[in-house]
Amino acid sequence: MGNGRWKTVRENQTLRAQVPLVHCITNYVTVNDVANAILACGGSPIMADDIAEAADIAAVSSALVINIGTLNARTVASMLSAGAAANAKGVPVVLDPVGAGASALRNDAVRRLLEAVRFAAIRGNLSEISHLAGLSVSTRGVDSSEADSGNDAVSVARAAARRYGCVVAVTGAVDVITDGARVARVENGVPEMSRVTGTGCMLSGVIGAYVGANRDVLPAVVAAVASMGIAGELSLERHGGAGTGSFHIGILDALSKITDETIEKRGRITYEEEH
Ligand SMILES: Nc1ncnc2c1ncn2[C@@H]1O[C@H](COP(=O)(O)OP(=O)(O)OP(=O)(O)O)[C@@H](O)[C@H]1O
Ligand SMILES: Cc1ncsc1CCO
Ligand SMILES: [Mg+2]
Repeated sequence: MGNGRWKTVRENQTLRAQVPLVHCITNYVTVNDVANAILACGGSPIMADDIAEAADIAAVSSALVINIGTLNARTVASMLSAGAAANAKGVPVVLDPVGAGASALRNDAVRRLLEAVRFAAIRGNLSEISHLAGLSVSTRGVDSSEADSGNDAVSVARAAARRYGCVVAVTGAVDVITDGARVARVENGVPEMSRVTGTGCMLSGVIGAYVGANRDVLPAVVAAVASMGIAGELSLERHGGAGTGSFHIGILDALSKITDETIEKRGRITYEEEH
Protein backbone atom coordinates (compact mmCIF):
# COMPACT_ATOMS: atom_id res chain seq x y z
CA MET A 1 0.00 0.00 0.00
CA GLY A 2 1.73 3.19 -1.10
CA ASN A 3 0.77 6.69 -0.07
CA GLY A 4 1.68 9.80 -1.97
CA ARG A 5 0.45 12.93 -3.57
CA TRP A 6 -1.52 12.45 -6.73
CA LYS A 7 0.51 13.49 -9.75
CA THR A 8 -1.71 15.41 -12.13
CA VAL A 9 -0.84 15.35 -15.81
CA ARG A 10 -2.20 18.79 -16.69
CA GLU A 11 -5.81 17.70 -17.00
CA ASN A 12 -7.11 21.27 -16.77
CA GLN A 13 -4.79 22.60 -19.46
CA THR A 14 -5.79 19.72 -21.75
CA LEU A 15 -9.45 20.45 -21.09
CA ARG A 16 -9.15 24.19 -21.81
CA ALA A 17 -7.18 23.47 -25.00
CA GLN A 18 -9.69 20.93 -26.33
CA VAL A 19 -13.00 22.60 -25.36
CA PRO A 20 -14.89 19.28 -25.31
CA LEU A 21 -18.56 19.28 -26.28
CA VAL A 22 -20.43 17.89 -23.26
CA HIS A 23 -23.93 16.57 -23.90
CA CYS A 24 -26.09 16.69 -20.78
CA ILE A 25 -29.44 15.11 -20.09
CA THR A 26 -29.96 16.62 -16.68
CA ASN A 27 -32.51 18.02 -14.26
CA TYR A 28 -34.44 21.29 -14.53
CA VAL A 29 -33.45 22.44 -11.03
CA THR A 30 -29.77 23.01 -11.75
CA VAL A 31 -29.48 22.82 -15.54
CA ASN A 32 -28.20 26.39 -15.95
CA ASP A 33 -25.58 25.93 -13.23
CA VAL A 34 -24.39 22.73 -14.88
CA ALA A 35 -24.03 24.49 -18.26
CA ASN A 36 -22.14 27.40 -16.67
CA ALA A 37 -19.89 25.07 -14.63
CA ILE A 38 -18.91 23.20 -17.81
CA LEU A 39 -18.15 26.51 -19.56
CA ALA A 40 -16.22 27.80 -16.55
CA CYS A 41 -13.84 24.83 -16.46
CA GLY A 42 -13.20 24.98 -20.22
CA GLY A 43 -15.84 22.80 -21.89
CA SER A 44 -18.80 23.51 -24.13
CA PRO A 45 -22.20 22.30 -22.87
CA ILE A 46 -25.22 21.22 -24.87
CA MET A 47 -28.44 20.27 -23.12
CA ALA A 48 -30.57 18.01 -25.35
CA ASP A 49 -33.15 15.57 -24.04
CA ASP A 50 -35.63 14.96 -26.84
CA ILE A 51 -35.66 11.37 -28.06
CA ALA A 52 -35.56 12.67 -31.65
CA GLU A 53 -32.06 14.13 -31.21
CA ALA A 54 -30.49 12.59 -28.08
CA ALA A 55 -28.60 9.86 -29.98
CA ASP A 56 -27.40 12.22 -32.73
CA ILE A 57 -26.04 14.75 -30.22
CA ALA A 58 -24.40 12.08 -28.05
CA ALA A 59 -22.67 10.57 -31.09
CA VAL A 60 -20.86 13.83 -31.94
CA SER A 61 -20.05 14.88 -28.36
CA SER A 62 -16.84 14.38 -26.39
CA ALA A 63 -18.77 13.21 -23.32
CA LEU A 64 -22.34 12.47 -22.22
CA VAL A 65 -23.59 13.29 -18.70
CA ILE A 66 -26.78 11.57 -17.53
CA ASN A 67 -28.35 13.07 -14.38
CA ILE A 68 -31.66 11.58 -13.22
CA GLY A 69 -32.57 14.47 -10.88
CA THR A 70 -35.99 15.19 -12.42
CA LEU A 71 -36.35 12.07 -14.53
CA ASN A 72 -39.57 11.11 -16.28
CA ALA A 73 -40.56 8.39 -18.75
CA ARG A 74 -39.71 10.61 -21.71
CA THR A 75 -36.21 11.58 -20.51
CA VAL A 76 -35.30 8.07 -19.36
CA ALA A 77 -35.96 6.83 -22.92
CA SER A 78 -33.69 9.63 -24.20
CA MET A 79 -30.98 8.70 -21.66
CA LEU A 80 -31.02 5.09 -22.86
CA SER A 81 -30.91 6.17 -26.51
CA ALA A 82 -28.09 8.68 -25.94
CA GLY A 83 -26.17 6.17 -23.81
CA ALA A 84 -26.31 3.53 -26.54
CA ALA A 85 -25.15 6.02 -29.17
CA ALA A 86 -22.30 7.23 -26.95
CA ASN A 87 -21.16 3.65 -26.22
CA ALA A 88 -21.24 2.84 -29.94
CA LYS A 89 -18.93 5.80 -30.68
CA GLY A 90 -16.64 5.36 -27.68
CA VAL A 91 -17.86 8.62 -26.11
CA PRO A 92 -17.37 8.43 -22.31
CA VAL A 93 -20.60 8.50 -20.29
CA VAL A 94 -20.97 9.89 -16.74
CA LEU A 95 -23.89 9.01 -14.43
CA ASP A 96 -25.23 11.15 -11.59
CA PRO A 97 -27.83 8.88 -9.93
CA VAL A 98 -29.63 11.72 -8.09
CA GLY A 99 -31.92 10.38 -5.38
CA ALA A 100 -31.19 6.72 -6.15
CA GLY A 101 -32.78 4.71 -3.34
CA ALA A 102 -35.55 7.28 -2.80
CA SER A 103 -38.28 5.92 -5.09
CA ALA A 104 -39.14 2.92 -7.24
CA LEU A 105 -39.03 5.14 -10.35
CA ARG A 106 -35.45 6.24 -9.61
CA ASN A 107 -34.32 2.74 -8.67
CA ASP A 108 -35.83 1.24 -11.79
CA ALA A 109 -34.26 3.93 -13.99
CA VAL A 110 -30.74 3.47 -12.59
CA ARG A 111 -31.08 -0.31 -12.88
CA ARG A 112 -32.09 -0.02 -16.55
CA LEU A 113 -29.33 2.51 -17.28
CA LEU A 114 -26.66 0.45 -15.56
CA GLU A 115 -27.77 -2.69 -17.41
CA ALA A 116 -27.86 -1.05 -20.84
CA VAL A 117 -25.10 1.59 -20.77
CA ARG A 118 -21.38 1.24 -20.08
CA PHE A 119 -20.33 4.15 -17.87
CA ALA A 120 -16.84 5.67 -17.65
CA ALA A 121 -17.59 7.30 -14.30
CA ILE A 122 -20.38 7.50 -11.74
CA ARG A 123 -20.60 10.31 -9.14
CA GLY A 124 -23.01 10.58 -6.27
CA ASN A 125 -23.30 11.13 -2.55
CA LEU A 126 -22.92 8.28 -0.06
CA SER A 127 -26.64 7.41 -0.01
CA GLU A 128 -26.88 7.23 -3.78
CA ILE A 129 -23.76 5.15 -4.32
CA SER A 130 -24.69 2.88 -1.38
CA HIS A 131 -27.91 2.08 -3.26
CA LEU A 132 -25.93 1.33 -6.44
CA ALA A 133 -23.57 -0.91 -4.48
CA GLY A 134 -26.56 -2.99 -3.39
CA LEU A 135 -26.64 -1.81 0.24
CA SER A 136 -29.94 -0.88 1.84
CA VAL A 137 -30.30 2.88 2.28
CA SER A 138 -32.78 5.18 3.95
CA THR A 139 -32.63 7.95 1.34
CA ARG A 140 -35.56 10.33 1.54
CA GLY A 141 -34.53 12.87 -1.07
CA VAL A 142 -31.64 14.13 -3.13
CA ASP A 143 -29.34 14.89 -0.19
CA SER A 144 -27.20 12.27 1.53
CA SER A 145 -28.96 11.03 4.66
CA GLU A 146 -27.31 11.00 8.07
CA ALA A 147 -28.57 7.48 8.69
CA ASP A 148 -26.23 6.17 6.03
CA SER A 149 -23.10 7.66 7.54
CA GLY A 150 -22.42 4.21 9.00
CA ASN A 151 -21.46 3.11 5.49
CA ASP A 152 -17.80 3.68 4.80
CA ALA A 153 -17.28 5.78 1.63
CA VAL A 154 -14.19 3.83 0.54
CA SER A 155 -15.86 0.39 0.75
CA VAL A 156 -19.02 1.70 -0.89
CA ALA A 157 -17.12 3.39 -3.73
CA ARG A 158 -14.92 0.34 -4.26
CA ALA A 159 -17.90 -2.06 -4.30
CA ALA A 160 -19.73 0.09 -6.87
CA ALA A 161 -16.60 0.51 -9.02
CA ARG A 162 -16.05 -3.25 -9.10
CA ARG A 163 -19.71 -4.02 -9.75
CA TYR A 164 -20.00 -1.62 -12.71
CA GLY A 165 -16.39 -1.75 -13.93
CA CYS A 166 -15.88 2.00 -13.92
CA VAL A 167 -14.51 4.89 -11.89
CA VAL A 168 -16.77 5.84 -8.97
CA ALA A 169 -16.67 9.07 -6.95
CA VAL A 170 -18.48 9.28 -3.63
CA THR A 171 -18.61 12.93 -2.59
CA GLY A 172 -19.20 14.50 0.81
CA ALA A 173 -16.95 15.98 3.50
CA VAL A 174 -14.18 13.81 2.06
CA ASP A 175 -14.46 12.70 -1.55
CA VAL A 176 -13.38 9.19 -2.52
CA ILE A 177 -12.55 8.31 -6.13
CA THR A 178 -11.68 4.76 -7.15
CA ASP A 179 -11.45 2.44 -10.13
CA GLY A 180 -11.95 -0.51 -7.78
CA ALA A 181 -8.24 -0.91 -6.97
CA ARG A 182 -6.62 2.53 -6.78
CA VAL A 183 -8.21 4.93 -4.31
CA ALA A 184 -7.81 8.72 -4.20
CA ARG A 185 -9.15 10.88 -1.37
CA VAL A 186 -9.82 14.57 -1.88
CA GLU A 187 -10.18 16.67 1.26
CA ASN A 188 -11.02 19.96 -0.40
CA GLY A 189 -14.41 21.64 -0.15
CA VAL A 190 -16.41 23.33 2.60
CA PRO A 191 -19.62 22.24 4.39
CA GLU A 192 -21.43 25.30 2.96
CA MET A 193 -21.45 23.50 -0.41
CA SER A 194 -24.29 21.31 0.76
CA ARG A 195 -26.39 24.45 1.49
CA VAL A 196 -26.48 25.31 -2.22
CA THR A 197 -28.43 22.90 -4.43
CA GLY A 198 -26.58 21.59 -7.45
CA THR A 199 -22.95 21.58 -6.37
CA GLY A 200 -23.04 17.82 -6.97
CA CYS A 201 -24.80 18.24 -10.34
CA MET A 202 -22.26 20.89 -11.35
CA LEU A 203 -19.44 18.57 -10.36
CA SER A 204 -20.91 15.75 -12.48
CA GLY A 205 -21.00 18.14 -15.47
CA VAL A 206 -17.40 19.18 -14.75
CA ILE A 207 -16.41 15.49 -14.58
CA GLY A 208 -17.98 15.11 -18.05
CA ALA A 209 -15.78 17.93 -19.35
CA TYR A 210 -12.61 16.44 -17.79
CA VAL A 211 -13.24 12.90 -19.05
CA GLY A 212 -14.26 14.27 -22.45
CA ALA A 213 -10.81 15.83 -22.83
CA ASN A 214 -8.53 13.41 -20.96
CA ARG A 215 -8.02 9.77 -21.86
CA ASP A 216 -7.23 8.50 -18.33
CA VAL A 217 -10.51 8.53 -16.46
CA LEU A 218 -9.26 8.20 -12.85
CA PRO A 219 -6.92 11.23 -12.79
CA ALA A 220 -9.46 13.20 -14.84
CA VAL A 221 -12.15 12.57 -12.22
CA VAL A 222 -9.71 13.36 -9.39
CA ALA A 223 -8.79 16.69 -11.02
CA ALA A 224 -12.48 17.52 -11.51
CA VAL A 225 -13.39 16.67 -7.91
CA ALA A 226 -10.43 18.62 -6.52
CA SER A 227 -11.25 21.66 -8.67
CA MET A 228 -14.84 21.73 -7.41
CA GLY A 229 -13.72 21.50 -3.77
CA ILE A 230 -11.12 24.23 -4.29
CA ALA A 231 -13.75 26.42 -6.00
CA GLY A 232 -15.94 26.07 -2.89
CA GLU A 233 -13.03 27.07 -0.63
CA LEU A 234 -12.10 30.07 -2.78
CA SER A 235 -15.70 31.25 -2.95
CA LEU A 236 -16.14 30.97 0.81
CA GLU A 237 -12.94 32.98 1.38
CA ARG A 238 -14.29 35.68 -0.89
CA HIS A 239 -18.02 35.70 -0.09
CA GLY A 240 -18.23 33.88 3.23
CA GLY A 241 -20.15 36.54 5.13
CA ALA A 242 -22.62 37.36 2.37
CA GLY A 243 -24.78 34.25 2.41
CA THR A 244 -25.49 31.33 0.13
CA GLY A 245 -26.45 33.33 -2.98
CA SER A 246 -23.10 35.04 -3.42
CA PHE A 247 -21.31 31.89 -2.33
CA HIS A 248 -23.14 30.00 -5.11
CA ILE A 249 -22.08 32.44 -7.85
CA GLY A 250 -18.57 32.60 -6.38
CA ILE A 251 -18.17 28.89 -7.10
CA LEU A 252 -18.63 29.58 -10.83
CA ASP A 253 -16.18 32.53 -10.64
CA ALA A 254 -13.57 30.32 -8.99
CA LEU A 255 -14.10 27.40 -11.39
CA SER A 256 -13.52 29.77 -14.32
CA LYS A 257 -10.10 30.76 -12.90
CA ILE A 258 -8.81 27.36 -11.83
CA THR A 259 -5.61 26.08 -13.43
CA ASP A 260 -3.47 22.97 -12.93
CA GLU A 261 -1.22 25.11 -10.72
CA THR A 262 -4.18 25.88 -8.43
CA ILE A 263 -4.96 22.16 -8.21
CA GLU A 264 -1.28 21.40 -7.53
CA LYS A 265 -1.01 24.09 -4.82
CA ARG A 266 -4.36 23.77 -3.08
CA GLY A 267 -5.36 20.17 -3.76
CA ARG A 268 -5.46 17.99 -0.63
CA ILE A 269 -5.26 14.70 -2.46
CA THR A 270 -3.95 11.36 -1.19
CA TYR A 271 -3.59 8.26 -3.26
CA GLU A 272 -3.39 4.59 -2.33
CA GLU A 273 -2.85 1.54 -4.43
CA GLU A 274 -4.13 -1.89 -3.47
CA HIS A 275 -1.70 -4.73 -4.04
N1 LIG B 1 -19.23 18.74 4.49
C1 LIG B 1 -18.55 19.02 3.37
N2 LIG B 1 -17.27 19.44 3.45
C2 LIG B 1 -16.56 19.72 2.33
N3 LIG B 1 -17.05 19.60 1.07
C3 LIG B 1 -18.31 19.17 0.93
C4 LIG B 1 -19.13 18.85 2.06
N4 LIG B 1 -20.35 18.43 1.59
C5 LIG B 1 -20.29 18.50 0.25
N5 LIG B 1 -19.06 18.93 -0.17
C6 LIG B 1 -18.63 19.12 -1.56
O1 LIG B 1 -19.76 19.57 -2.31
C7 LIG B 1 -19.75 19.02 -3.62
C8 LIG B 1 -21.06 18.27 -3.88
O2 LIG B 1 -21.06 17.08 -3.14
P1 LIG B 1 -22.37 16.45 -2.48
O3 LIG B 1 -21.97 15.11 -1.98
O4 LIG B 1 -22.99 17.41 -1.53
O5 LIG B 1 -23.28 16.29 -3.78
P2 LIG B 1 -24.82 16.06 -3.93
O6 LIG B 1 -25.42 15.55 -2.65
O7 LIG B 1 -25.03 15.24 -5.13
O8 LIG B 1 -25.32 17.56 -4.23
P3 LIG B 1 -26.59 18.09 -5.11
O9 LIG B 1 -27.56 16.96 -5.20
O10 LIG B 1 -27.10 19.27 -4.35
O11 LIG B 1 -26.12 18.49 -6.45
C9 LIG B 1 -18.50 18.15 -3.71
O12 LIG B 1 -17.47 18.93 -4.31
C10 LIG B 1 -18.17 17.85 -2.24
O13 LIG B 1 -16.79 17.63 -2.04
C1 LIG C 1 -33.43 19.60 -5.45
C2 LIG C 1 -33.45 18.64 -6.58
N1 LIG C 1 -34.55 17.86 -6.80
C3 LIG C 1 -34.41 17.07 -7.87
S1 LIG C 1 -32.92 17.27 -8.67
C4 LIG C 1 -32.44 18.45 -7.55
C5 LIG C 1 -31.13 19.16 -7.66
C6 LIG C 1 -30.08 18.62 -6.77
O1 LIG C 1 -29.73 17.32 -7.00
MG1 LIG D 1 -26.74 15.02 -6.22
